[in-house]
Amino acid sequence: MKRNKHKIAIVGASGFTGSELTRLLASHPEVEIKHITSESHAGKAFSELHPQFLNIVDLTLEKADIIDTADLDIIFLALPHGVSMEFVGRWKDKNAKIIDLSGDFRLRSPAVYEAWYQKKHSFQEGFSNAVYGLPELTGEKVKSSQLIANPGCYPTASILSVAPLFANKLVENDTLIIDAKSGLTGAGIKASDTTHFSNVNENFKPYGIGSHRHTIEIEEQLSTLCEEGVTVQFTPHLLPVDRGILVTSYAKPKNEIDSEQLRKVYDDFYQEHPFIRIRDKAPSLKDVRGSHYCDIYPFWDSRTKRIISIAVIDNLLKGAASEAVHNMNLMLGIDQQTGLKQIPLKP
Ligand SMILES: NC(=O)C1=CN([C@@H]2O[C@H](COP(=O)(O)OP(=O)(O)OC[C@H]3O[C@@H](n4cnc5c(N)ncnc54)[C@H](OP(=O)(O)O)[C@@H]3O)[C@@H](O)[C@H]2O)C=CC1
Ligand SMILES: CC(=O)N[C@@H](CCC(=O)OP(=O)(O)O)C(=O)O
Repeated sequence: MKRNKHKIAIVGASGFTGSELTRLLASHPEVEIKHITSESHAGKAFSELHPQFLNIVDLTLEKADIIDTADLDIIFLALPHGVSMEFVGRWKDKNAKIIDLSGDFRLRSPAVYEAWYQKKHSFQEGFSNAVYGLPELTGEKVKSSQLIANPGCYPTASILSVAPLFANKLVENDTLIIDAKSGLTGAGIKASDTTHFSNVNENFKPYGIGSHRHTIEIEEQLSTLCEEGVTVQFTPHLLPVDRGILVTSYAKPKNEIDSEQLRKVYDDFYQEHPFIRIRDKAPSLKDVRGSHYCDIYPFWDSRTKRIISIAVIDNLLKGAASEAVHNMNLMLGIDQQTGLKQIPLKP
């Protein structure tokens, strides 16, 4: 007997993560895309806006507030922070589960959100049932959740790079430094001075020094893991590439460790997690580009007595769209790898 597919909508499908979601979900065997939305391109065929989808996804883009949510199982919100919260509030009594790709429900409380995002939160009740959806750490909670706060791209790579160390309470909690680099698609589809070709091409720069909102997201998740307060020095940089994030994390262990012990800590922690690959050498962006993998290389520097951990992800996939699909698979109770077996695209 033919099984009914789960019905989904992608709100914000014209943007970078929304179109990656559409690409993944169009060939996902268990779902059917019922609605895709855009405010500024409503009425156009999706394939007119993104010609790579011609004859594959020709659905018409609709305005978000007119879509019929009654028969939907899952709604993905690929919207800017500050906008997502409005839709979560509006659809709170609907049957559909929501996976929000923005930062609106990732933090512990509205007060923390307002301090770091410098923005009032208009749907504060949402915090009580939102689950931070990083499957390798919170997968069990994700399964029964109604509202997923999909992690930020930098936090995904950063947290995964050191989670085994914090979960095993191996490092001093105030010694973590994360040096992170992202490709330009992390900044969204709208052009700006920062993303202007001549400001990015053959250039490289840090930003958000000491104040980037992902700092608190990383601190909160690592604090939960080790059950103590964690502070992190987090510095993001803009790389002149389309996609990819590479983070280099440094921390001082409480007790001396050796390379073999360190490797075993990572292998054991990620043993059951097929999308984490522990590497013998430093990974590069193209080792994971176009895929849901996160590659991690842990290194013990016996001279400086520091642990260095290098992690790479595709910001639009493991850092956003494929992470959202992974969360959806867990929420639907289907094999977590469904629709996520893309092999990295290299060169
Ligand atoms: N890019 C990345 O690597 C990552 C992004 N994220 C987060 O995911 C979310 C989406 O990011 P991204 O795809 O890069 O963003 P984009 O800027 O590329 O796309 C934003 C989308 O939101 C829609 N939109 C904007 N304002 C409104 C509104 N008021 N009402 C309804 N729709 C609106 C836009 O539609 P329209 O066609 O009308 O302009 C567009 O489809 C953001 O919260 C971002 O922080 C998370 C992890 C990684
Ligand atoms: C390169 C770049 O600009 N990256 C974005 C982060 C993208 C992301 O994950 O943002 P959210 O947490 O808001 O979802 C930034 O630094 O603001």
